[in-house]
Amino acid sequence: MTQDAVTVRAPAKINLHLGVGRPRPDGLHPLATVYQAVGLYDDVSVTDAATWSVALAEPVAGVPLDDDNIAIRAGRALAEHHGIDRAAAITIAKGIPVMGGMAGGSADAAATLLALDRLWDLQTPDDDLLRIAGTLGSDVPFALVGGTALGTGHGQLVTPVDDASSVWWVVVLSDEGLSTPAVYRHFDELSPDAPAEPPVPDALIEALAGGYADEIGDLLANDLWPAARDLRPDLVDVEVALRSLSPDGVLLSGSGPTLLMLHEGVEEARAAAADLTERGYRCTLAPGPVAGAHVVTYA
Ligand SMILES: C[C@@](CO)(OP(=O)(O)O)[C@H](O)COP(=O)(O)OP(=O)(O)OC[C@H]1O[C@@H](n2ccc(N)nc2=O)[C@H](O)[C@@H]1O
Ligand SMILES: Nc1ncnc2c1ncn2[C@@H]1O[C@H](COP(=O)(O)OP(=O)(O)O)[C@@H](O)[C@H]1O
Repeated sequence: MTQDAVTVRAPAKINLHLGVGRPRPDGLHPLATVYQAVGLYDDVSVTDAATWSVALAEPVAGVPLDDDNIAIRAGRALAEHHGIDRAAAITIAKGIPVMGGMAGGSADAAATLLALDRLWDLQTPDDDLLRIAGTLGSDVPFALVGGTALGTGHGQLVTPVDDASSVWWVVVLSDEGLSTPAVYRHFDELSPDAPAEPPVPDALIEALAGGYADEIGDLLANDLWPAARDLRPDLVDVEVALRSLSPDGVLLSGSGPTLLMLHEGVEEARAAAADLTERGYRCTLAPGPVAGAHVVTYA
């Protein structure tokens, strides 16, 4: 069935575990990460057009509005894969913080792939979509899959894991972003002895299968945290504030600077967010795990 417009919603991600190895010859770092999709979303709408364009539903600083936008790169990659000469007008409603370590750009790329596949009735096999996603960015395949998943390779190889937990994250936002390449570069300076292949976090994967929020909280880990802390010493105060409320379950989101705190129930998460807001921190709540990119409207 052909459509005039398709809107796809894609979630933010966090890394419950982010194990990082020493850089490979291509410069990328081998990862053993456990991704979780959480309930902050970007909505991407596409319609047919003579030329590629991208616009924001509402202005947001830091998002390129030209060919550098990863959504346009995704659209072009899909068209090229199918050998078709078509273009689209893309509109993005951003709900995911920009440069926050929550993979907002990756969510937009995944959403664009799915939206254009449906708009143009391309019926791209999932394996092909995942492969194209992996050429756009390390986190893009996970944004298609969602839920909770193990990420290996440079993060692009995604295997769903059994997750019986259902938790709420207090998400502490930062007014300034942090550059992912800069954090990886500083990680290299701090960790010359990083392993060639970081180990898979078996204990965390077991805790997820059992749905044990307390155990999951104890097992959260992020190898990029020391590098992010060095580049952004202001994050230490935020971490101290979070740990004063709950010593476990505090985590840096990806390469940062967003910080996270795990709660089993929404009421305790709300109370913690209210406390932090009173102390001047900017917070929101997000449930996890949630679904990957999915169509929300056809028109
Ligand atoms: C750190 C993580 C953790 O999930 O997420 P964010 O904090 O960015 O959301 C990811 O590894 C980021 O993935 P993503 O943002 O898709 O990165 P890419 O576009 O593939 O790469 C951007 C840059 O990050 C560095 N990079 C990325 C992935 C990787 N395994 N090793 C790297 O060294 C490289 O400098 C690369 O040029
Ligand atoms: N659609 C997009 N949304 C957000 N950022 C984008 C987009 N396209 C390209 N970018 C660029 O990607 C970089 C990373 O942004 P983002 O994905 O929000 O952060 P992170 O890598 O920390 O998760 C930024 O420098 C931004 O300018």
